[in-house]
Parts: sequence; C-alpha cells; structure tokens
Amino acid sequence: MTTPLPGKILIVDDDMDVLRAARLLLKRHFQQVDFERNPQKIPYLVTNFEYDVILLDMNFTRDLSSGKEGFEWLDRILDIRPEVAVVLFTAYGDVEMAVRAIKAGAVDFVLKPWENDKLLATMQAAYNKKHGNREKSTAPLTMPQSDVNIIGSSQAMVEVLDTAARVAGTDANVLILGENGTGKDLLARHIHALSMRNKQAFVSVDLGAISETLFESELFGHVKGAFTDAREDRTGRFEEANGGTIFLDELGNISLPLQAKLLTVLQNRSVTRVGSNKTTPIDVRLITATNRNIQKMAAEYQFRQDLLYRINTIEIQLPPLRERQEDIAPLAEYFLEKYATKYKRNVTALHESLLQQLRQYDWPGNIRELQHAMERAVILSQGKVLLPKDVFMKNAVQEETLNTGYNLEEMERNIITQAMKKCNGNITEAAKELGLSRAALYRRLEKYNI
Ligand SMILES: Nc1ncnc2c1ncn2[C@@H]1O[C@H](COP(=O)(O)OP(=O)(O)OP(=O)(O)O)[C@@H](O)[C@H]1O
Repeated sequence: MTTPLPGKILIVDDDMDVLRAARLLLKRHFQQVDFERNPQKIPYLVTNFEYDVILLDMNFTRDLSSGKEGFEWLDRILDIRPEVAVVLFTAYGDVEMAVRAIKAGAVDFVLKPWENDKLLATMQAAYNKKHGNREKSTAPLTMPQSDVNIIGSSQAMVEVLDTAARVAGTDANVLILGENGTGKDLLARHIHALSMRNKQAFVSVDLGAISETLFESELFGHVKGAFTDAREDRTGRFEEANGGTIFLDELGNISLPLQAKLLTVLQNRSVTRVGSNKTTPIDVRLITATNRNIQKMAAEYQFRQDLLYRINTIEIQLPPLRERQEDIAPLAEYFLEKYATKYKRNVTALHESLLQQLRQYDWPGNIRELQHAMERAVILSQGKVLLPKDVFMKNAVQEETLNTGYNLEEMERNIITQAMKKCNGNITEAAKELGLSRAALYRRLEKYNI
C-alpha cells in the first residue's frame, strides 16, 4: 500500500452508504477522513478544522435534483475558507451543473456512481493543487502554461477560455461545438496544453476524412493479414494517444454502426486491433468536436444518445466570428504580423476603413476565412497599410458567382468548382482557399457531385 497523503478530507453527503463507501476508499490514502450527513454542520466543521479537500454532494434531500443547495454550500465553504479545495459529487448527466460548479469555484467534480480509481485520482489531484497553492501562495500558480496562441477578448471568448482552463486539469470529456473555422481544433490543443497530460501525445483525428471501411483500422489499428492491404501491423490512433489526449473532429459525421464501435471502446477503455483478439487498455483524455447540431441529431436518432452522454461531460460552444466582432480587429492584426514576418513583407498596419469593413462582413468561414484573407492581402498588397481593396478584391470567382443570381446552393457549387480549377484539383489547396477544412470540402464535393 502507498503511504497515505497527510491530507484532511471531509465528505458531506446525506446518503450513509455513499459516506461509508467513499470513506473506506479514501481512508487508505489520506491521513484523516471525516464525514458528515447533515450539511447544516458544514460552517461549524469548516471553521474549526482545517480540511484540505471537501467532497460535497450537490443534492441533499431538501432539494433533490437542482443542485441549488450544493451551490449554496459551496459558496459558504469558500466564504469561510477560500483556500480549501472543493470537489463536487454530481449525478450522471448533470453536465451543465458540473460546468457551473467549476465556474463557481469547485476544483473538480466526480460523477455518481463513481469509479474508485477516478474518485481517488481526483481527490489526490485536488489535494496536490491545494497543497501546492498554499506553499506558494505568493508565487504564480504552477498550472501548466499553454503555448497555443488563442486571440480573443470578447465576453464570449473570455467565458470559453475560462471554462477551458477550469476543465483542462480534470480528465472530463469535452465536446466542442461550433461552425467550421471557429477554432475548435485550436481550443482542443489549448486544453491539452493546459492539462497534466501535456507532456504526452495530442492526437488529432479528422473523422470526416476517414472512409467507413478504414475507420476501425485507423482508430484501433490492425494486425498484419487482417485484410488484403494489411501488410504490416499498424498502431491505431487511440493507442498512439495513450497517456495523452485524443481529439476526434467532425464526430457528427460518423455512421450509426461506427458510433457503436466507438462507444464500445470508450466504455471498455480498451481497443482491439482489427484481426486480433488481444485487447489493449487505453488511458486517453477524450475531446470531440462537431459543427453539427448534435442534440438535434440525437433527438432524430441519427446520433446515439448513450454516446452523446459519454462524450459531452463538458460542452463548450465556440461562437461564430460574426458574433464576436470585438475579436475581428485583434485577429486581423495578429494574422497581419504573422504573415508579414513569414513572407518578409513590409506591411505594418490595417487602415481604419478596412477595419470597419472587416467588422461588417459576416465571415461565413469564420477565423479560417479571415486568416486566409489576411494571408492573401499581405502577399499581394503594394503598400505598408492594408486597404479594403487588398482584402475585399472582386476576383474572378466573385464575378462569376454574381452572374448566377442568388441561388445559394448554385453559388456554393460555382465557388467550389472555381476554387478546384484554380488549385488544379488539389483538395488541400482548394480547402485553404475556401476557408474550409478538407473534410468539409470533401462533403461538398460529394454533395454537388463535382
Ligand atoms: N482565437 C484564435 N486565435 C488565433 N487563431 C485562431 C483562433 N481561432 C482559430 N484560429 C486559427 O484559425 C484556423 C481555423 O481554426 P481551427 O482549425 O481550430 O477551426 P475548426 O473549428 O477546428 O475548423 P473545422 O471545423 O473546419 O475543422 C486555424 O489556423 C487556427 O489556428
């Protein structure tokens, strides 16, 4: 048995069975574990005993499901002892409540019914966090720093980044929602960079770009001879991510049979390579993303509800760029500097009239579109200051589009055809030109039969 941590723990829950089971487990790992059924005793206990971590139930009998009482007690505890680490017990599926609790100052949460390893790891991390912070109370927190550069000071982005920072240290599954080009991939990297797993791999998989037949082999690996083209053993992406984070992008695009396969892996926390009967345990943090309305898909039985429950412990919605206009100028300036350096161009500023137009435009391709518009403008501009004409040029594509009238689908088809022509059929280049991900372009090529 490992030496117990010298921590003092308090468990507050009105269910005696929960108290006994949690205490039995934690007692083996912490020096002192007290428990209390009656939440009214919390102020007395917290005032008189220096607990390191308090494991607090969200719902007491007075109020069975809203979590309101849990929030009140959380506030009281933090009023009396702001330095104590509070971990919340929440019922399975209380996603919103868990996010709110973390925003309200809890360090983490554990879902009931709990897995012993998970509860223990969470309590130990909470203890370490609190203990580390107390010793270095005047020094900056020793949280991992992210080297991912996310620009955004709009209220919406501040909230997104705040939630990301709070959930990064937990192992909670995160589902990132947002239109194409809003920065879902970047945010996933940021969460990984802020997490304890940041020294391990971050593996990003674009599910929209994997064919149905290769899905299993790509994700779970295969053994030599498993199918005609399997000439060597292959490690799947889940195994590559072992110990780190796996980011599954475009999750809304996979078929129901593949959803079932993914769910099995997530439930069993192990993978079996195609053609093998040996299972390998995996320890990965899961971040997923989609640009589709996944709740609606679940309601229409296009997406499995049980899989959704697994992946959306925390949901983060990235707003489209048109809804965070304050971020447009800082982003444009950031890309200006980036590309001026990259292409060694002496372009140093954005004219006020350009800034105005940038703010007015609605950016259907979001930040990716702005990024490419700035890259093109920096390369082509003739002066030091970028003007509206440098960014909003009427080029052949736009002219041709205008001639087709206002049928949106027709316009989209035309723009894509033009971009494919311009890039000689190179999908990566054309996707870049259009401000779309490769997968998003593939889907459209299929849709329009181009
Ligand atoms: N807040 C931001 N600050 C700086 N760069 C950003 C920001 N958001 C996105 N970007 C950049 O914009 C581009 C598109 O972002 P990203 O690929 O993360 O979007 P996405 O939502 O994952 O797109 P898709 O849905 O098409 O896969 C990337 O080059 C990314 O680095």
